[in-house]
Amino acid sequence: MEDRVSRPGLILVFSGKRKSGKDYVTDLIQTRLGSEVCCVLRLSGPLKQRYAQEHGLDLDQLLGPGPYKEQYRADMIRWGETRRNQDPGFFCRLAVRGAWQPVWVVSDARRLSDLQWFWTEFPQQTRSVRVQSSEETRRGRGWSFTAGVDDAESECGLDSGVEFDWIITNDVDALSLDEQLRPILDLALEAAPSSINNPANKT
Ligand SMILES: Nc1ncnc2c1ncn2[C@@H]1O[C@H](COP(=O)(O)OP(=O)(O)O)[C@@H](O)[C@H]1O
Ligand SMILES: C[C@@](O)(CCOP(=O)(O)OP(=O)(O)O)CC(=O)O
Repeated sequence: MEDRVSRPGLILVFSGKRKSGKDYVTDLIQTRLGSEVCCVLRLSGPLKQRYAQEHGLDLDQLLGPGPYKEQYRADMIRWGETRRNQDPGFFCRLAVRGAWQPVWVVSDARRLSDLQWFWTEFPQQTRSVRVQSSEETRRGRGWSFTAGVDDAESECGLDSGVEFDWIITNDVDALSLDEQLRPILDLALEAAPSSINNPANKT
């Protein structure tokens, strides 16, 4: 991936608890917009890459949804926090490196410092989105409360103090995701140059 950082037209910074559906919702946005218009950036990507390198771990498994990453989650959180305390933008800068699409979707902001980095670097373009699901729904997706993880800043850092631009409710009985995402998708299409946001150009 090249190092060039382009200026996107819109950055959607997502946050939400474990198993609220951040990956599901952000993948859906990318499917709707197409990969020419939209990329999904994960702050945890470069974090896991560095952590795996330093600890001799299997990166693919750390990136996957299985139990492997859960074994290391609490230690990765502590390790990442040390890095962020030295340099709050460390993982944000790495995550956006090489992104060239007009719409960036950041799937996993966890702390105010993550959001603040985007607000400072891209004040015009940044919007915040919260994905929320009930504990019952999250349990159905495999979540169970883990001390040291679910009560740490990694999960709770954005629970209060932020007025999100949008809140998406991702429960079975909620309004359909497509309906909830409509204003976000409309804004994203406005931010993309018309040559690539014409649905006729998409396969
Ligand atoms: N609206 C939905 N419909 C069906 N499955 C969903 C929905 N939202 C999330 N899931 C599933 O729940 C699990 C957890 O979602 P995920 O997006 O990985 O959560 P997070 O990234 O917030 O931890 C995944 O298996 C995902 O496919
Ligand atoms: C150390 C972490 O980056 C691990 C994040 O891993 P994922 O982003 O895979 O987590 P979920 O989608 O919530 O299951 C958390 C952090 O504090 O940065």
